[in-house]
Amino acid sequence: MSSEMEILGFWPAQIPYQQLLRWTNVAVLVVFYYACKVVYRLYFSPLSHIPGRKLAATTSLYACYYDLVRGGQYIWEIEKMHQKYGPIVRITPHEVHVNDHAFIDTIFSGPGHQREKGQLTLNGLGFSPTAIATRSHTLHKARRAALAPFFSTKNIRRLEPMVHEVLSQIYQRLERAKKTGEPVNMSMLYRAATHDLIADYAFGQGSICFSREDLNQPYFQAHHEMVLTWYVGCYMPWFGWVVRCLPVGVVKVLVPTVVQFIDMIQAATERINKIKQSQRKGDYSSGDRQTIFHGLLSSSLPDSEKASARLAEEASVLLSAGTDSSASTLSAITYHLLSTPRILSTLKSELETAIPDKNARHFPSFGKVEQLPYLSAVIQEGLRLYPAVAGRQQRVAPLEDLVYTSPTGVSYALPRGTTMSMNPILLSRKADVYPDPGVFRPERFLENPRLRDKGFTFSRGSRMCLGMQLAYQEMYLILAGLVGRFDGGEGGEGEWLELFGTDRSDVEIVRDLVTENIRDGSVGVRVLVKGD
Ligand code: HEM
Repeated sequence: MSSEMEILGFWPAQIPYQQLLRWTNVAVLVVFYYACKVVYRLYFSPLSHIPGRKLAATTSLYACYYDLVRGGQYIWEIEKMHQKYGPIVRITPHEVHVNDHAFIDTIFSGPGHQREKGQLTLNGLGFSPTAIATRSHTLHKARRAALAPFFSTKNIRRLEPMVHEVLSQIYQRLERAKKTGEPVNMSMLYRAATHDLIADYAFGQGSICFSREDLNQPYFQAHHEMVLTWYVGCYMPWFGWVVRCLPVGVVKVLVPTVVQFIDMIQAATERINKIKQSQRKGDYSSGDRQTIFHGLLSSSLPDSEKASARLAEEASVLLSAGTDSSASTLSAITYHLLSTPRILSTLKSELETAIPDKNARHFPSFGKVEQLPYLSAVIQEGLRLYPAVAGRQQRVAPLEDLVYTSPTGVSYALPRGTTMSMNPILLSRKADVYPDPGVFRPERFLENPRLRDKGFTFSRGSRMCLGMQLAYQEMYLILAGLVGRFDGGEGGEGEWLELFGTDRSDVEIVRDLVTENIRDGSVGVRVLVKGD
């Protein structure tokens, strides 16, 4: 072999090839390669001037340990780094984390600035052909533009009767529970309500969860278990790719929790194919209500973007993004209302003054309740302390070199291509912006109305939450309805809700795992319905 190599001129004759291939030599080469990498990352990388822990700057395994092995704990390590090193820290060899409200709009900027998502997030989203998982700025813009009209303020306002419908379903479940004296899981009710709303809006499917006795609990359980594997996809992107390549039958056996999603994607594909068929026949009034997918199919998107498989994945994003998000913030706010009589009674008085007719308070109008200052402050405080999407949000500016200047006047260059991130939880805990940050105190938004502009819960810029208006409408109407409907109290008239087996640990964010951020083992916020 070596002589052949020599003849071919691949290898100098004086070094025996077999000797070089000895494992010790290979090991030395590997160690040398990694040593060079470490030296480069620490001293020569364009990010070497950013403060932070040396180990985090040396290897992504540091982040992986906290994220994957310790289950979404890197957020607290990042918090410690900020306490030690200041508002900008290097958290992996390629990623810089900034904890400063003043820099939000530079990283998460809008029109005129190209912004892509970071690799870790794209890995976690499994490279699906959906707007949320699109790296390219231009393709994301086209995909988002096709969805955006359905989430405009004007179109979301039209959904008010649908929100009232789910509200009446919530009342029915609560009334039934009152008769039996059983506790009600409000977190489940909120999930069912938000899921039915977005599923009906997207597909015209009516009530999926409320029509079932178990409120579709197995689907939510499967969703919960899927989200728990988020960091597996982030740090081992090949895993998702392998799963995608396997036949559906095999996946169902290997990963049983995925069955619910495969079935959901298949049902969505069938539904989209049906809409396509009726549109091909020129039947635009087949009795079906016009839904998001009717609109997408008759939009100006190219045909490749209208493939049923792609649209079915877009549907699954809408269903996931539109369900656990608003539902978890609603649960947390419900806990604080029921555990803090002062806040609940202030809200009740505000509602009674604004809507004197008791029956009208059961199904309030959005136009009326969105104007209420105290209700708005309660919702803002809920969004601040319990940002439903708790993951650190990453952006890359592919064409712009940015500069971050700290409050003490030190400037840090962030060359194009750097992954930059911020986390809504860490921003919302900054005591200089929100004194006593851990306390649920809606009044802070009344004392300082400009505080609302600091919010980062829905992200910002060209990739911010598309469903924000829908989320607000759900939260305003459901909270106002419940407080208006269950307005009684001990020693008085009417009915009221009382916490059952629930404490703050059932709403507290203890990890950064996208939407699954509450302690393991919590079943959510439960209540008893009391009164005459
Ligand atoms: C309290 C409720 C909600 C919160 C806190 C929230 C938060 C967020 C955040 C932070 C993002 C950006 C993610 C990123 O940059 O990686 C996002 C994106 C998104 N959200 Fe929401 N969301 C909420 C409710 C909803 C609802 C009700 C919908 C309705 C379907 C929705 C649909 C979406 C979509 C489609 C995107 C992707 C936008 C894009 O990539 O252009 N969200 N959301």
